Amino acid sequence: MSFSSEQDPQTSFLSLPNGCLCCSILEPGITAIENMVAQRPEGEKEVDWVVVELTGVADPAEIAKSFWTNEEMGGMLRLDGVVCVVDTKNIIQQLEEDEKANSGNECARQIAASDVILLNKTDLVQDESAFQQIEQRIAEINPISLFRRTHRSAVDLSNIFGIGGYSTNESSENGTKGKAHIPASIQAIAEQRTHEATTDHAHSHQHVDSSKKHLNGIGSYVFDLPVLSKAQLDSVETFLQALHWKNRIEGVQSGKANDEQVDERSRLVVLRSKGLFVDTEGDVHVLQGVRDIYELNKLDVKADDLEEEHPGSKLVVIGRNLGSRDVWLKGLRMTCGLD
Ligand SMILES: Nc1nc2c(ncn2[C@@H]2O[C@H](COP(=O)(O)OP(=O)(O)OP(=O)(O)O)[C@@H](O)[C@H]2O)c(=O)[nH]1
Repeated sequence: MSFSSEQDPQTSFLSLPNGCLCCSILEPGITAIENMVAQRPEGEKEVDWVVVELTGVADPAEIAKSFWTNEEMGGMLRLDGVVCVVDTKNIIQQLEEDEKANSGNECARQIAASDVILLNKTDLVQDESAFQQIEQRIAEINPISLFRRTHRSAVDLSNIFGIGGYSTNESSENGTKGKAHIPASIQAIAEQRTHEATTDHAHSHQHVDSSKKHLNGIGSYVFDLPVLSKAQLDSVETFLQALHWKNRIEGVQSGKANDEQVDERSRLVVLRSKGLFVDTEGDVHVLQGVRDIYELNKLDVKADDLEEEHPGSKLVVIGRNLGSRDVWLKGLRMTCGLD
């Protein structure tokens, strides 16, 4: 059944038998979406979730940022996360074509901004090794999103709702094993394997030299940091401020990222950041960042509550023109006094 909004007759709603209410809007801005919720037909129930389907060329990071900012200003909607449906069979070719065309890299940007990635059309990729190759390529762009393989996008709704992709303050909730409830998206940061450790006290890990891929395109780095003193944690915050607010790598003069002469297209851009920092008191601080905004908050849980056995600190950065990993390592070491 379809309805027109009383306030705005241009806005029409379609009520589906499964309880969903659909509405098409031209600009998926936060105000338009809040208006849409407010204008829903009389008698419609409270709204549990709003799902916004963006066009194929939209930049979800920008839109996620506007939602997140609005939430901080007391908006009525809370940003849960970004879900990306990938045509698994064609994704590698699409990424390569985008790179060759030197286009806006929409495909990579959408993967970069996602908290959950549905690898759809599994029926068209039968070979497990092909799957793994595709997953690895996607993980090079975004190592922290949760992957789900799907056929016709069928997925348990708990995998796409309540994912806490932007959560930094999940309160503890004792489960049966006495462990606190930590959203999967935060746990995923703890479980990240680095490509290379920032300290000599390293971990066994898969070494992926992705520095070449990062020179021009969109890519990511995962950094392992040790348990941090309060002073080092403050320094990490200084590093994060420079990174998000000025697109600079603190602690180093050199490197493409810090070169003011570099043209706009080649400059460092942070698309998404996540982190988990454990301090010497056993407290856990979670970082969520998108573009030029970030939030760093202490969780209500202690490091021992994380499923990972020896949780150190982790920083994950996804962006464009990240440049050399060595420059990042040097900057982090200098800023945090890790040498
Ligand atoms: N083989 C196969 N085909 C699928 C699967 N899921 C979707 N399709 C087909 O893929 C085509 C595109 O599906 P859509 O759901 O319209 O994809 P979309 O990207 O949302 O399309 P637009 O919104 O129009 O951009 C349709 O012909 C679907 O039937 C799948 O798991 N396997």
